[in-house]
Amino acid sequence: MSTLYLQALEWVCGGPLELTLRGGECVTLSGASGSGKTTLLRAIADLDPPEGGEVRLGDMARHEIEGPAWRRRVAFLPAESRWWADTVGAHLPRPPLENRFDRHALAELGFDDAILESPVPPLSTGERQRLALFRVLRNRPQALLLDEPTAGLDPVSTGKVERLVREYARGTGAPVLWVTHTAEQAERLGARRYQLRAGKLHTEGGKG
Ligand SMILES: Nc1ncnc2c1ncn2[C@@H]1O[C@H](COP(=O)(O)OP(=O)(O)OP(=O)(O)O)[C@@H](O)[C@H]1O
Repeated sequence: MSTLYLQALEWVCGGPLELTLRGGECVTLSGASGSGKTTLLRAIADLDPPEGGEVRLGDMARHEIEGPAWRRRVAFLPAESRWWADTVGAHLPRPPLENRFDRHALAELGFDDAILESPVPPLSTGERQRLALFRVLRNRPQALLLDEPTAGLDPVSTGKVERLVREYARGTGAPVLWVTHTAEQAERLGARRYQLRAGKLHTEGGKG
């Protein structure tokens, strides 16, 4: 169980921000297009270094370890996933599905084992999106930064993604920062809600 701390964090779109995400909790982030949600997640993941302040995971500060090692712990799922190898399975770092959670996660996301042999190009956007989440969860990150992970998914697939992420967060104690545009989704996730406006976080209704 790890707590994620944003401390006086400044990034290209604003700040300084203070936010604490407790282990296992889900916090949603909304805001107008261009308000800085993606760039904030990228700053937390150290993909674009913050302009000031600090991010900590438990007692570890972001600057204390190399970027790739930080991102194995604090995983960023972009709105558009990247695929570079021929098949789905070729993107997975260890033998596919040796682990019970992995099998469960794949099934929860609506796939069977055969998907691992599938070439990537014919996959739909929604299939790639769900498989990108599977790839991220297989690395067992200690915190999750999800950039509109259900944008464009149908309600059934959206429900599957929400259930799996909630289960992962509760099971592992990973905090989740989830960019969404819908209050209903935040409600279903039982999340604390924030809106990003003019580079600052504003509490929204619900569990605020
Ligand atoms: N490296 C950068 N340097 C300066 N400005 C940037 C950089 N990267 C993105 N921006 C700008 O920051 C603004 C916010 O971008 P960001 O992608 O974070 O918005 P967003 O809130 O995620 O929007 P959307 O909801 O449309 O995805 C945009 O105007 C973008 O052009």
